[in-house]
This record gives sequence, C-alpha cells and structure tokens, in this order.
Amino acid sequence: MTVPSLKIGIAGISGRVGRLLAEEVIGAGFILAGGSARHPSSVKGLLANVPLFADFSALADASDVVIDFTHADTSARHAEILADYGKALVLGTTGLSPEQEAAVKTAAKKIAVVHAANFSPGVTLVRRLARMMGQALPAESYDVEIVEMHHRQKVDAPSGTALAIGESVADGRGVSLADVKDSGRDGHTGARKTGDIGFAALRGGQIVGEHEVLFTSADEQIRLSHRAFDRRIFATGAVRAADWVRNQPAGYFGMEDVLGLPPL
Ligand SMILES: NC(=O)C1=CN([C@@H]2O[C@H](COP(=O)(O)OP(=O)(O)OC[C@H]3O[C@@H](n4cnc5c(N)ncnc54)[C@H](OP(=O)(O)O)[C@@H]3O)[C@@H](O)[C@H]2O)C=CC1
Ligand SMILES: O=C(O)C1=N[C@H](C(=O)O)C[C@H](O)C1
Repeated sequence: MTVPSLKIGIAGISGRVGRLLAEEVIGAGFILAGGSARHPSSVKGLLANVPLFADFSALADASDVVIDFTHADTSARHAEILADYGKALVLGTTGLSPEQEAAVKTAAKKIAVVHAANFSPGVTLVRRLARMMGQALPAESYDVEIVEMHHRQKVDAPSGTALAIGESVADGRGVSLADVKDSGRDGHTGARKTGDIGFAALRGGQIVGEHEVLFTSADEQIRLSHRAFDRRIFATGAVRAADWVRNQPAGYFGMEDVLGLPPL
C-alpha cells in the first residue's frame, strides 16, 4: 500500500527552528508545500524553490498540515485560519497568553492540533516524571523550583517548557499552576511560600535549551534535568507530529499522544 504524500507548510520558515523544519520535511520524504515569515525577504536565497506565502491563508490552502514555530502574536490567528480551511496544526510556538491558548483550543474543536512547548521525546518524559513526583512528594515538605537556560535571542520567559513542567507538577499535586506560580523574584520578596512552584530564567550565548526541576526538602534533593544539544531534536519531533496528526480527528493533542504513551 502506498502512503499518500503529505503536504506540510511551515509558518516561520526563516527562523532558527523553521529552517531545520524545512530540511527535516524534505529529508523525511514529505512535500514541502511552502512557508511563511514575517519578512519573506529574509528567506530569499536561503531556501531556493520553496514557495513563500505573504498571506498565511494561501499557505493554509496549499498544505495538509501546517507546523507553526513563529511568535505568540500570530500563532492563535494562524490556528483560526487553519480551522476555517479544515487543515491540521502542529504548534510549537511558546509564550501564548491564556486568551491565545483559548483561541487555539477553540480551533481544535474543528481541526486536529498537536500543541507542545517542547517536541523532544526527553522533555515529554521529564514532564511525566515531574507529574509523578508532584503526586508522590508532599508540597508541605518538598519545595519545587524550575530553572531554565536559553540563548540570548529568546523572547519569552519562563520558557514554555519550564511552564509545562510546572503544570505537570501542579497536576500531580492537584492544584492549578496559576495559583502557585512564583516567577521573577526580586527585592524583599518575603520567605518562600509552602506549595509555590518557583521559576528562574537564565539567558546567554547560544544555549539551545536546558531545564532542571528541583524538589528540595529539609533532608534531600531530587533533580530532573534535560539538555538539548541541537535544536534539530525539536524539528524532528514536530515533523513526526505532522505525520501522526494527519490521521487524527478534530481535537487537542500533545506530544505524549504522538509518542503513544499511556495516560497517567
Ligand atoms: N515546541 C518546541 O519544541 C520549541 C519551540 N520553540 C518556540 O518556537 C518559536 C520560534 O522559535 P525560533 O525559531 O527560535 O524563533 P526565530 O525568531 O528564529 O523565528 C521566528 C519565525 O517566525 C516569524 N515571525 C516572528 N514574528 C512573527 C509575527 N509576528 N508574525 C509572523 N511571523 C513571525 C519570523 O519571521 P522573520 O524572520 O521574518 O522575522 C521567523 O520566521 C518560539 O516561540 C520558541 O520558543 C523553539 C524551539 C523548540
Ligand atoms: O526558544 C527556544 O529556543 C526554545 N523554546 C521552547 C520553550 O520555550 O520551552 C523549547 C526549547 O527549550 C527551545
């Protein structure tokens, strides 16, 4: 049986991840339907023979699935347009506001959406372990802090991955992250509140992406850490998600669904 070819569009094709996505789509044997960027001129000469669309609707029309690694300001609108065209979305962009997240979930009532702050298999597993630890280690005894480090160009903080790990811990503890999140400590903050999940964001050089979650009690400390050596890991995972999502009904999925991990 021949597998029907898949036309994949890339929103943000000129970006650090977008360029790798283009290589991975072609390398995996899929059709690169085209790409969009904020300033399409930034791609000229870089990706010869790849159609560039100034209008995102035209990219949606030309694709079966669009992979979006752009900016929070534009991703939710992209999801709405894809819902109108009935095309699936793989969304990697981070830093979305609660309203933008809600718009993506509304689009997922009409189309299949895979949304992940981190497409690496390793982080998907770290999140599961963090949830189990949140469940097993009482908030009264174990303080949780999440530290992330990224390259100097990153525009959002804490990283989407750090927040997703925080959500996993909060899920395990049966609380909402919004109620216990403590980021950006500065000045006379007062003592740490029991049950809070703290965040620290470091920026410098060309660090691809590093995350560590620490559970610290009076007697011990457990650290879970992940380091991405090459951002190609995100592109490979996103293309895998695009291949998976083509056969899915409308719905909101994560990387654990793509990897076929059983529900916790
Ligand atoms: N889920 C995951 O696994 C990962 C997620 N990310 C996230 O992906 C996103 C992109 O990261 P990265 O590739 O490093 O970013 P870059 O800044 O390198 O690339 C962003 C791309 O999006 C385009 N873009 C930026 N702003 C807009 C806008 N307002 N409207 C339309 N297009 C826009 C840029 O176009 P132009 O060049 O013309 O400005 C460029 O093509 C970030 O949110 C990042 O956190 C990153 C790595 C892994
Ligand atoms: O902007 C990046 O580079 C990354 N962003 C994602 C995030 O915000 O978690 C994933 C990865 O850590 C790289």
